[in-house]
Amino acid sequence: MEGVDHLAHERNKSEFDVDAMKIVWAGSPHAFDVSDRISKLVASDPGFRKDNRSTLSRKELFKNTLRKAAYAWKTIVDLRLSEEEAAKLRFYVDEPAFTDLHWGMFIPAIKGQGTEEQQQKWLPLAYKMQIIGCYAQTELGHGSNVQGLETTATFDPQTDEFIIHSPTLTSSKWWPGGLGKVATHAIAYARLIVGGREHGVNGFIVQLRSLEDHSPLLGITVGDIGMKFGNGAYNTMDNGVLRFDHVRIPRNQMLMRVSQVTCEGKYKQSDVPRQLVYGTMVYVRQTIVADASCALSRAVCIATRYSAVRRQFGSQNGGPETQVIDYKTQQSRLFPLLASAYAFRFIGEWLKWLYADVTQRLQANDFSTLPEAHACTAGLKSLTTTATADGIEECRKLCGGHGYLCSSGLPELFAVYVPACTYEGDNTVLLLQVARFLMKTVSQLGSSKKPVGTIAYMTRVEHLMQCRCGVQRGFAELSVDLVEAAVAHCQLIVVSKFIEKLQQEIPGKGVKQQLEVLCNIYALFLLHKHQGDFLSTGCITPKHAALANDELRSLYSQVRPNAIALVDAFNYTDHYLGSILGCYDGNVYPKLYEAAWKDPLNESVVPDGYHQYIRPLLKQEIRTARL
Ligand SMILES: CCCCCCC/C=C/C(=O)SCCNC(=O)CCNC(=O)[C@H](O)C(C)(C)COP(=O)(O)OP(=O)(O)OC[C@H]1O[C@@H](n2cnc3c(N)ncnc32)[C@H](O)[C@@H]1OP(=O)(O)O
Ligand SMILES: Cc1cc2nc3c(=O)[nH]c(=O)nc-3n(C[C@H](O)[C@H](O)[C@H](O)COP(=O)(O)OP(=O)(O)OC[C@H]3O[C@@H](n4cnc5c(N)ncnc54)[C@H](O)[C@@H]3O)c2cc1C
Repeated sequence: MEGVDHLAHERNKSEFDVDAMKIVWAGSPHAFDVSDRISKLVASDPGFRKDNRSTLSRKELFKNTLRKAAYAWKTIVDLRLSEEEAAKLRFYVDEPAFTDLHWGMFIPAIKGQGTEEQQQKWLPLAYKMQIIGCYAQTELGHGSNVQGLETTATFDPQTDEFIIHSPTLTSSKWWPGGLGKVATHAIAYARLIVGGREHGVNGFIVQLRSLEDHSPLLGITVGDIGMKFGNGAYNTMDNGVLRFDHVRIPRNQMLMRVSQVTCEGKYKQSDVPRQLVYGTMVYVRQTIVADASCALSRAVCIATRYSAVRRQFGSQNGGPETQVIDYKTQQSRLFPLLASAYAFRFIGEWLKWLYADVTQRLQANDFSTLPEAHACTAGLKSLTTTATADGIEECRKLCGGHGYLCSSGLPELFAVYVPACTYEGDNTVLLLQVARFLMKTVSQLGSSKKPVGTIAYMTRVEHLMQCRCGVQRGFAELSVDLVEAAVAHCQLIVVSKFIEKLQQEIPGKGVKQQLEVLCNIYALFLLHKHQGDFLSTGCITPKHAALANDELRSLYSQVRPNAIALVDAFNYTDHYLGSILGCYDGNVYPKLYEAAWKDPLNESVVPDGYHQYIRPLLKQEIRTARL
């Protein structure tokens, strides 16, 4: 029945203060207030409905996304929302759109790689959305290998301009979000050529479309690259293709914080590492880690609530069947994901601090922590997105057949999320960067340069490396093992930061205790998953492994009565979850049944096509081949 909380009995089992946990999850009382207020604002506004997406064609879907993005912007302006509130509103609208790249990459690129003068010129236009930007780096022929990009930017001293050109088919820009149909400007990455000499890849602000009638400017060929994985999903986004035919831009539209070209045609490299040109990617990678905790927690919330609602087998004397959440197999698949959601939340908080710290140091030309920041953002982006994509799929399976319905919210969540393992850096390529960083650290062991920060533990491997440092096979030859070492390094960081979080003051009855249980589940689940490595290296004995398994089972029993409260602490509205299986009141079956009849296929009792195709079959009007 509507209005009845079918999960009340579960909520009454909670052993901790859920409202206090909501603050921990949000990050602060202020953050919780903003999140709670904006999520309810979006959920209550019919202009942001999203339950019809799976029935729209690509063009209808895209136009609906434009409508929502414009409506969101109007809401932000009318309500005079702050930047923080506006970002939260775009988050809860929950629809991949050109605005993600405008706010999430185009503006950060200008802030990170533009000079003060360039920021003063372009940021006001971007903040007021008088221009709409995208981040055009990847090409048809190159994405991972940025130094392999082919687009050229040739300086013309006669006219004090750069000529942006796509010399080959493979140099076509390919994938940039928002590029296909909407962006008026791009940060285009191209090989800088001055006086016949190449100076590597730099970013350039290029106008693509007229601000009068949106038509592509002279020399610009631009369009959408076509349908992507899944039906609705990322097809709300216009990932585009772009070719330049000798497009001229003023010299002051090269982003010049890292490198400069003077009007005399002199190239100057600031005394900053050239990799700062990659700074936007580092920034986005750290935001993707926080996004992972959101996506995983959403899937876990759905699967946990449904696992408490679903009953299957185990009826005693005609009594109710067993809740599937009480099966140890269900718990062993679900609770490590619940623990991971919390673990990724806290590592995301720490990574945000690390990024802010390295940014502040850069302003003082202190580049000492840049390598660690690159390794951490790359490695943790890889680790958390892989685990989250796999976790969303596992949550779908945890919901049985109904998990495969669009109305469960899980297929769409999976389809929208999985490209995170690829964009902003293919996950394997990024782990190889971490491996390179680790090997460089090892090569410096024994020198005066002592490892600090997230690699401080490596001093303990020094004796091992000294006896084996003579055996140097090629990085490429050992890359598979090195990638595994990179994953282990990142897992150690996640566990360490979870433990550090627990050393902070955490208010609320039972809250810290619950987080300690989740931290132990996260760590012991990893130990169980990789016990082969731990045993083969002598780090643990078989007895330790057995004890870990026993402790895991005990920890699952401790989480069980708190599971629903732990996902309630995410404070997601039913609108944001977009899932009948995950609805707050647990009233699943009536909602599933009601939703089925709303499918367009049920608009007629006899389906279109019956008379043309089915009736002739049934009436044997089609000459059947000799059976
Ligand atoms: C909120 C927004 C929503 C997001 C929606 C999704 C939108 C998606 C957007 C995109 O996908 S944008 C395009 C993303 N593309 C990539 O991520 C490309 C990945 N490739 C690279 O980053 C680089 O090509 C590479 C793999 C890092 C290799 O770069 P390069 O060949 O130039 O360097 P190396 O020779 O490997 O290393 C040299 C040296 O530089 C260090 N380094 C590399 N990158 C960085 C960095 N970002 N920051 C700092 N340092 C870096 C590297 O560690 C080496 O150092 P040493 O070992 O020499 O000390
Ligand atoms: C949904 C989506 C949105 C995107 N949005 C944008 C955007 O807004 N702007 C933008 O510029 N780009 C964007 N991209 C492009 C994205 O950044 C690239 O696809 C990504 O960086 C991966 O590069 P790639 O496609 O060249 O993969 P590849 O590098 O071709 O990967 C193919 C395989 O090769 C392997 N591989 C590659 N190099 C090595 C190596 N050295 N050693 C071992 N294995 C290797 C990879 O691990 C992978 O298994 C987007 C992509 C997607 C899917």
